Amino acid sequence: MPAAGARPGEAPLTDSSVPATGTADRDLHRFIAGLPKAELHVHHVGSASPRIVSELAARHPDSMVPTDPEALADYFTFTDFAHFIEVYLSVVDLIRTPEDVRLLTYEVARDMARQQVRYAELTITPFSSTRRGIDERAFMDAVEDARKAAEAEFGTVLRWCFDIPGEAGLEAAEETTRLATDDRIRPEGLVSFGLGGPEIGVPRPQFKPYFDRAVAAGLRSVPHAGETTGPETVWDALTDLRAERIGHGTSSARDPKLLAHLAEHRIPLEVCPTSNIATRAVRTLEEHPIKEFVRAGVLVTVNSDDPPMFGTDLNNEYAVAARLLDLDERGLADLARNAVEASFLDPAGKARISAEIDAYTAAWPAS
Ligand SMILES: Nc1ncnc2c1ncn2[C@@H]1O[C@H](CCC(=O)c2cccc(C(=O)O)c2)[C@@H](O)[C@H]1O
Ligand SMILES: [Zn+2]
Repeated sequence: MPAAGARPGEAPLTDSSVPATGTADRDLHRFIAGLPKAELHVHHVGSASPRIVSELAARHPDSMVPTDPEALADYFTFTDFAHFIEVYLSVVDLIRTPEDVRLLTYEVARDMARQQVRYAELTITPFSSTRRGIDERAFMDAVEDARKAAEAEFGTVLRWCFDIPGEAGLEAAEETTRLATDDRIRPEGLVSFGLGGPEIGVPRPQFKPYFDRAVAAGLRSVPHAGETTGPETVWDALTDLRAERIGHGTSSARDPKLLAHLAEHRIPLEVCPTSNIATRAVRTLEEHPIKEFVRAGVLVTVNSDDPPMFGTDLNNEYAVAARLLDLDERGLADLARNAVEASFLDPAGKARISAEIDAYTAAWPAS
């Protein structure tokens, strides 16, 4: 039976690998569901729920994406990372008009608000839309319009990370950098600059000039690194791309010097446990290195990446982290505070969400 809050065809809101039968488990899940949270690593298109995907697929019937939410579960089962990107791009192909962009963004915010996500840095790949013919100004207006509506109506504050789809090459890097740094085009909500897609065969150092320009324009650097390649990619992200946080960073666990560096310089990792299993970057949750990161003193944040594609959501990722790190309510509240600390919110915004977390935790168990 779907957990409370899940709609037909949508991912359950509980960690299906943990039998939530005991009172303690149920209480922990209830605590997570109400905990005010921030999310730092979640993709725009990758957040399209089955309901949104089927609505878009019905609008564009020539697409190969199933319209039936039930069939999507099979469609979203991946053999490896390359297969994941292939399926991801078929969903990207459904976003064809500014109205599609606005619908997606607004509905993603609604799903976040349901999980008590107060703040999210959403990774958007504008190149994918502009190269498909969506007018760049209409694209920016659509995301900004959705951002303002989401804040006013749901109370969820959204900020953007524009990422380069690495596999699409330097043309994509140039276009993404232009859109992110041109004052006449860049949207008000933009705070950071990223790099996604496959890492194998896509060396990070080639993107240095683009990250230099983005940083010079005041954007924060948050590339994916060490998701599907070794710790040397994380070092490249730190030295060449001036990374202030690392997307995934999973393979950092293989390099004790790197772990010590991340801990000493307070460079947070955006850990996405279920994603790593779904893309086969890590074999099993039990083998996930999140515990080693914490043991090494690294600032760990927990995130959902592409939640409906991976049959998860942020609440579920907190439940997974609670199991892997043996966390109680206090530990989970600390995890939520980590995300606030590692975010690019201003000090007042950080203080506001931290105070909410404190108040919620102090009042627990709610009557
Ligand atoms: N776990 C992940 N790890 C890494 N990235 C992830 C993850 N999840 C989602 N992404 C997204 O996938 C995009 C990749 C898209 C891409 O490579 C591409 C290549 C060629 C053409 C086009 C196009 O649009 O025409 C796009 C990335 O930019 C990133 O935002
Ligand atoms: Zn990602």
